[in-house]
Amino acid sequence: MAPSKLSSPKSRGRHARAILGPKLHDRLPNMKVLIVGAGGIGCELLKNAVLTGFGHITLLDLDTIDLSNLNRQFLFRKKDVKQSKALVAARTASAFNPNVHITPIHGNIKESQFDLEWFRRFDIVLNALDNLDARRHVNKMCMAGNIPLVESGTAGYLGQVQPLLKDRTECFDCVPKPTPKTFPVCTIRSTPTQPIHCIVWAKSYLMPQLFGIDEDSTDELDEAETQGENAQEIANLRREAQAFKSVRAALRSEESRFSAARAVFQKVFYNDILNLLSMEDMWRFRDRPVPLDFDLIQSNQFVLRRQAVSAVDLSADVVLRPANGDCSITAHLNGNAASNDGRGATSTPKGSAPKSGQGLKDQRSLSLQENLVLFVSSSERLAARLKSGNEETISFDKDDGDALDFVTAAANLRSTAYGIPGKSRWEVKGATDSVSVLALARSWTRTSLEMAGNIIPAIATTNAIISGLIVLQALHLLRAAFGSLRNIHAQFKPSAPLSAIKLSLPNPHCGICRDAYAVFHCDPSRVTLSEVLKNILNGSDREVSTYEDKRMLSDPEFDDNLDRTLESLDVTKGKFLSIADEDGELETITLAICALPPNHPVDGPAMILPSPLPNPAKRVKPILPETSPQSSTPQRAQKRPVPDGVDESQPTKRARIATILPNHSPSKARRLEEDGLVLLDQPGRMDEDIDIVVVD
Ligand SMILES: Nc1ncnc2c1ncn2[C@@H]1O[C@H](COP(=O)(O)OP(=O)(O)OP(=O)(O)O)[C@@H](O)[C@H]1O
Ligand SMILES: [Zn+2]
Repeated sequence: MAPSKLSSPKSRGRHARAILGPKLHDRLPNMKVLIVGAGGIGCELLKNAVLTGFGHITLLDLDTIDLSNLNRQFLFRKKDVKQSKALVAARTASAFNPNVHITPIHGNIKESQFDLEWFRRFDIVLNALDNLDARRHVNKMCMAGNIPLVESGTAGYLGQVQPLLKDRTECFDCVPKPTPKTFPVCTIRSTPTQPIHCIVWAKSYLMPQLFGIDEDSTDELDEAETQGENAQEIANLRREAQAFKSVRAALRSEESRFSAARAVFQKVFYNDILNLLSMEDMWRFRDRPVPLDFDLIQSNQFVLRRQAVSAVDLSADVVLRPANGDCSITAHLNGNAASNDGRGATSTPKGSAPKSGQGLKDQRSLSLQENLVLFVSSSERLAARLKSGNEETISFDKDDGDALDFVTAAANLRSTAYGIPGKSRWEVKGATDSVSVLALARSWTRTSLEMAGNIIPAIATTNAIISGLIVLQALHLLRAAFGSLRNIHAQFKPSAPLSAIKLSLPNPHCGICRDAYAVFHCDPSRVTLSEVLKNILNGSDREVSTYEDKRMLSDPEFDDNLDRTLESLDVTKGKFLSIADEDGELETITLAICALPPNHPVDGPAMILPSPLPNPAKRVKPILPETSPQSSTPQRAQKRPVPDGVDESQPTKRARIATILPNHSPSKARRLEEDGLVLLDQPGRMDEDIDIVVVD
């Protein structure tokens, strides 16, 4: 075909028109599509959506372009690094089709401005995200607003596309997702045994303590003291808080940042470990950690002995001081880190990465001395950024080289102290990312990822295949061809690279898509929780409990918050207020909080009730465990009409654990379950390790 014909507006859409049919094709210019995420999948997807001819595309991403994105996020060039992904992607893709209008937004989809009313402007939402939290949020918005959603994810050669539509298909939360990796707090804080424990410590504990928001715990500790909590423990916590305060201050002071880095080192790798060693009981059945000596490591003369020692004789027995410690770190800071000459301990007793000095820069394991150098230099770089005034706080971002260096070095130094193998910068980056990779993948992907224990590289071809399939499923949804909808898996199986599965019905016990949603326009600063309840329940006196996300605000025995305004309870625009039936007879009512309309009179009512009022359905009775030995087929919850394209033979399965246990009220069950706690059949002893750190 001659190029002139191709470029004419008519011929541009000719193929699409032939494939989609004139009816659907004519609707495309008016379609409003939201694409969330402009990363690996998002770039491919935007290109497809533009070429398909969706008339109005809003592209939203919170991130800026990183150098490491360029190998697959083809809408970006080197000159675009550090610029908004959404803006650059929109600019590049606009040139592909002049008939399409793209609105880029550089923001987080969870921001309050993107409330349910905002979502409702779109005919369809396409997710191209990389984390569970944002996926869940978009899913909830789409279920609340009855907006078709196509969910997607890739991990290496594996990928998945899942169309979701309220009441017709499962929602993203109908199937419980693998719980994020969690670790007992005390493992992270005091008794790590694996490299990941040290990485989590560096990323989720040390980095926020030093470079994050200064959380003043004085009031909390005062309060605990007046309530008679263990005085010794409180004194320790005060000392700990004070010690962090002074190293934070040192990092931000005019003094040499080198001495600040050294002070941090001294605190976390020496004093804190000495303190821990003084708790004899802790080490009865565990290997003791060894305090690290800055000067000896710096001069490459640190010797690590892991035999039992007491805190008192540590310096003599474990750490051998050189007679004459002539040591200068300047050379290392200039990038000339001395290679380990065999005298000093390396941080990687059995590390899987190539030995120090070998392999690609990011992939080789660092010697103990190199880790110290990296720790000092990355602390200095981060401190300099704070001091420059451009950033008030710095949180971990795997694409932030300074932060990744800091976490790598701090994790490896800690690993050394605990006799744990160290990890390369590359492995640390993968470990900090792995949870979101795991979270995006469904169970089949997850198992293989976990077994391999590897970093999964993003593969551009998988993203391209998945993005094409997203558009196909989106078109099925838009023309209401529900019978054609499929849940599609891309897999590394040359004989069957794609598998298409009919969709499942919504899980009758889903805590998200079974709720009765309504938009609730109000002024949160003028409406109290009890007023909301009275009006929404229309005077009914049924017992309810209320929540914002996982936070319980009230229940029949806890009414302290009822007279507080929604604003004071932080239930504001963009958030959801859930009203759960305490008897478990009715589904939960969930109100999407939206602002009053702009033309609402200033002295007008503080809320506009949804009309009609939300009318929650009766709850489907939970499936009780099989009792009759004769019956081998699982009991079905309830016969429901089967929409087109939905495979009823799929097991109705996955009743949420909490809801099938008889001894807990629904609110309690839901509360605990949503907190990630599984209810026990028998009251069991709560372990001291019940607190968890969630890696996100
Ligand atoms: N809450 C959110 N709001 C808006 N965009 C988000 C949100 N969470 C994640 N994203 C975006 O989703 C995109 C996911 O893309 P992708 O998985 O390719 O990640 P990436 O950071 O570009 O690449 P990689 O993680 O492989 O280095 C990212 O651009 C990320 O910024
Ligand atoms: Zn659901």
